[in-house]
Amino acid sequence: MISNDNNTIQVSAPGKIILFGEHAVVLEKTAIAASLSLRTTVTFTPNDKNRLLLDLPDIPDFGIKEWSLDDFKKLGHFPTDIDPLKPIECNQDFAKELTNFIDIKGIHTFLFLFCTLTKCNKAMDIRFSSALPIGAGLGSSASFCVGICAGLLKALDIYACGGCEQCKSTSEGQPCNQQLNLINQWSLQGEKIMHGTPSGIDNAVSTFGKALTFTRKNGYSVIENGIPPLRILITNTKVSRSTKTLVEGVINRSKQFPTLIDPVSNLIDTISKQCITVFDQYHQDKDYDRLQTAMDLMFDMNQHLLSGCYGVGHSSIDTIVSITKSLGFHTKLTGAGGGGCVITLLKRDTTDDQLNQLKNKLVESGFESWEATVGDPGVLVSVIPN
Ligand SMILES: Nc1ncnc2c1ncn2[C@@H]1O[C@H](COP(=O)(O)OP(=O)(O)O)[C@@H](O)[C@H]1O
Ligand SMILES: C[C@@](O)(CCOP(=O)(O)O)CC(=O)O
Ligand SMILES: [Mg+2]
Repeated sequence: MISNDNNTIQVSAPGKIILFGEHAVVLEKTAIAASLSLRTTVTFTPNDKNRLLLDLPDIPDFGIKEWSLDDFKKLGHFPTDIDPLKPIECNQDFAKELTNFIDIKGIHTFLFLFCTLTKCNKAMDIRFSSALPIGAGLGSSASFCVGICAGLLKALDIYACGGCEQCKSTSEGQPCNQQLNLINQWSLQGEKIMHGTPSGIDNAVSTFGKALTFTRKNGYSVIENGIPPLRILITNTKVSRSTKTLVEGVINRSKQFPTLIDPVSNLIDTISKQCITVFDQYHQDKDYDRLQTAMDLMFDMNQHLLSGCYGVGHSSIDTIVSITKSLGFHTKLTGAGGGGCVITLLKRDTTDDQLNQLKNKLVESGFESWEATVGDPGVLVSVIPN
């Protein structure tokens, strides 16, 4: 089998929007997500210096850092006995050692995955570049984790399938389903360091792409006919926030007030399931007006439940909801909320002038927006000839 020992590997993984069910999905309910055309790209280039070079241009003040691989191997809880084909959570003692090593949350995630999958036996220059806004609800953390896992497994020729033609290909393409499942499960372990208690929807949609329904119990299910041709505008509030903190807040509220919050979560679950029904109806009758009416209502309902009941709204989100509503559009937050990004349902016949009027009103309030393309392929892997 051709080894990738001396090859440069390139990976790209998409971000996502959650149409319905964010946070509720952490509480075992149904959510619907779709991949975005905005992606994180990672290159893995072998070096002969026994060093790890990490280039993170999207993280302010990080730039490029280098370490000797021996620096990691001498950590007391360095993972030597983990089978890369059997994903497991980061050992808490190792996580603490990584925190002491460098106190940047995302770097712990990277170093956990790098040390666990490579055992620090492969010196590499690893460079990231993302088209996604970081920390804005579009799944940048998941695309970060999926990119790391897919690239390292390929660079080390670790294949859940044993190395099928599809996975050994050098041209850009998706790994086989067995390998995608391995990438997805390792990425979830990375997300656990990021978020604490991720549902797994973000890494699933970044791995498999397209559009999917998700529950923690049953995992993902690709929406076979895909999402109807909805037009979605993404607006970034540019308000930074912590997904981990927001997720913890909803979990604590649901534990403290179960009789109040459980019905809310059940209603969001109903909204997600009704969305699938509405999609199926559209694929049958192509009645776009009925689709639009139902989606507009569900957007409003989910937004108000997230903001008023889960407490993950923000004044900047309320401002965008109000601006878009004044022009006849419906908006909800996507991802963890508390700032970050929101999604607005355009009409099928929204003209360029109407769209520009909407965008200008948002710009006047300090927000940038762009029309999303959803349903992109999941993680893509290729070998760059040296
Ligand atoms: N391209 C990247 N380079 C470095 N770190 C990244 C990148 N993308 C995401 N991250 C990590 O993920 C964190 C954001 O994750 P999160 O709070 O879940 O927001 P999001 O909604 O974007 O997933 C960042 O603080 C950083 O640690
Ligand atoms: C809030 C949540 O449902 C989605 C988090 O999305 P993001 O990390 O803000 O892009 C958490 C989860 O499902 O893990
Ligand atoms: Mg995230």
